[in-house]
Amino acid sequence: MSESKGNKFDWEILKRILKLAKPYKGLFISVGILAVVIAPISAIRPYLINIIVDDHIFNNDIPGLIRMSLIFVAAVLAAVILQYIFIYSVNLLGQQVIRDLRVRVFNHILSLKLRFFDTTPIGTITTRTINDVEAINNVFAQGVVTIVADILSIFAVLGLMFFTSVKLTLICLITMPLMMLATYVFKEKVKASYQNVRTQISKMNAFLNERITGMRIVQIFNAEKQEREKFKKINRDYTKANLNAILYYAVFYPVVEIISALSLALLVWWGAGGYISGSVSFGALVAFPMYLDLLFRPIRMLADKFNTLQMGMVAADRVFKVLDNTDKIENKGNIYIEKLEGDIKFDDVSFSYDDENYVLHDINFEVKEGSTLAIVGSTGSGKSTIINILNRFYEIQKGTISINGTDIREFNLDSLRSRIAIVLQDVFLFNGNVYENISLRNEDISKEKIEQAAKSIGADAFLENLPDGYDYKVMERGANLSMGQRQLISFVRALVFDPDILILDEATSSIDTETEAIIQNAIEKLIQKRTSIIIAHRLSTIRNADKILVLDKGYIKEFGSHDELMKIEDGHYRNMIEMQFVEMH
Ligand SMILES: Nc1ncnc2c1ncn2[C@@H]1O[C@H](COP(=O)(O)OP(=O)(O)OP(=O)(O)O)[C@@H](O)[C@H]1O
Repeated sequence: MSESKGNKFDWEILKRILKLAKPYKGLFISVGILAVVIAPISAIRPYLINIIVDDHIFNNDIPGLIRMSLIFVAAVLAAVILQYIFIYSVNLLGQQVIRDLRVRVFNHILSLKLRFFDTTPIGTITTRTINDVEAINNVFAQGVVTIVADILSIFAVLGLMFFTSVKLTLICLITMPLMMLATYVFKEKVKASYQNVRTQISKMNAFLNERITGMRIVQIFNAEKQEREKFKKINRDYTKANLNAILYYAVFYPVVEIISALSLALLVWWGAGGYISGSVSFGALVAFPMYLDLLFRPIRMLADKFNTLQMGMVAADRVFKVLDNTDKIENKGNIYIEKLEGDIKFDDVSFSYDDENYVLHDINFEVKEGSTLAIVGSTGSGKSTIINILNRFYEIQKGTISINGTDIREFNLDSLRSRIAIVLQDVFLFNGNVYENISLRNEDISKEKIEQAAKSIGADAFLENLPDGYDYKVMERGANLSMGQRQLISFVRALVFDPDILILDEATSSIDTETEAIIQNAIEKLIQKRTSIIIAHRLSTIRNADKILVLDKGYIKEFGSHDELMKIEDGHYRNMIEMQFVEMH
């Protein structure tokens, strides 16, 4: 895709933006027609004044004066009404286009591989979907159509000026090169300073985003003072960037005033002479300052509008890059399943997150249907990675993972994922009540079903004890719930979907013994009669598992039942258990 950087005007991007308006072709054409119609209507006022003065006031023609005045009022009214319709329609067009675009971007983001999210900061993704898309609105609202409208109106005014008096028009145009030069310089300067403003805004956003998310750490380590200083500096830079941009406006507008005044002075000087010598009518002399204003105003605005257009195009370029990112998980499988039965098998599976550094090597193991596998291993050994690839969050580079003899790539992705539930250690809860957090707003899941599921794992009493029971409003990330409550909610969430395979990343954080017992009991209920894979930390969970997979640096070290593995002299598992759980023998 082409770049829209520097001063180059990128027609390809503009074409692509305009294509977004295709579903609103009718509106787009109407707006274009309006722009063409408004130009002469706005330009006609000085012309009418010219006629009123020369033909009616000078000739004492009162009926004619009234008639022309009415036409004048009608022209003003028509211009005002058409302007209103134009501004509204052009914004309606822009808003509709970006409404569709936001949905498209969000849908696209939903389908991208998790790798995209590993490598793109949250702030950037939010900016793409909200701010950048909003900037594209300006391409329509202040960009293309209004620029065309302004240019048309400049031509309409110039046409009438030449028609009225060629000499006076040429006088007015003497300052034009100066005006154009000032406008060009201003446009370039403002563009650079706005780019700087945007950079500073995104710096400030990123800083705030990170500090608010990590507020706990900031406060735990008493880092407030340093953070305050850093923020002050970022804030100072931001203010400086803004003032810099304003400075150009502060210089530009007086410069334009001077050029306009110069034009006016030339006009009066030359026009008065012309009037005395009889080559210029008095009406023209009255009308020309008005023409001058109508001519200079759009020129003055063009610089700003052109910048807005270019900024919209830069934003569009970024949004299009997200849309052009086709790094999606392939969903070519066409096996749709009601139930995922059979054994899970890993055959010579090797995997790397970045296609270079392998984090799993030649993994072979099998989980029998209905049995429980516990995965153990030191931190970074690849335990979470195994569950990430079973659900096809990431694609494996070598080997095959199969369920009941079928390669998981042959299943339809949604169908596969709907039969596997994953309960992560770090439970993510959304803003909403407990019911909504469990059903994830899936309307097929009734409140009764949720309550039943909670009961079946013994979480009901715990959840009913919340201030509003299941209607309790959970805050973002579950901030107003305890660890234990969050975990229980995530268990119920997994259970209501009645998965065939359950994957559980057992939490390591210690909770009070009473909650611990409830959770332990809930886990036992969850994995009953289900094929389960648990990244296990509790000794009881590990011992109760049918098989244990011991991982180390991405390699399988041992595989077997607790008793089998304990028999291995100086075995990896045995050492680990003896070191971690001294109390066990
Ligand atoms: N999204 C990712 N992108 C790149 N590398 C990753 C990603 N997630 C994990 N890794 C790397 O893969 C390796 C295995 O990580 P994994 O999370 O599977 O370990 P783990 O055994 O689950 O560790 P822990 O017990 O600490 O959760 C680590 O070296 C880690 O740095």
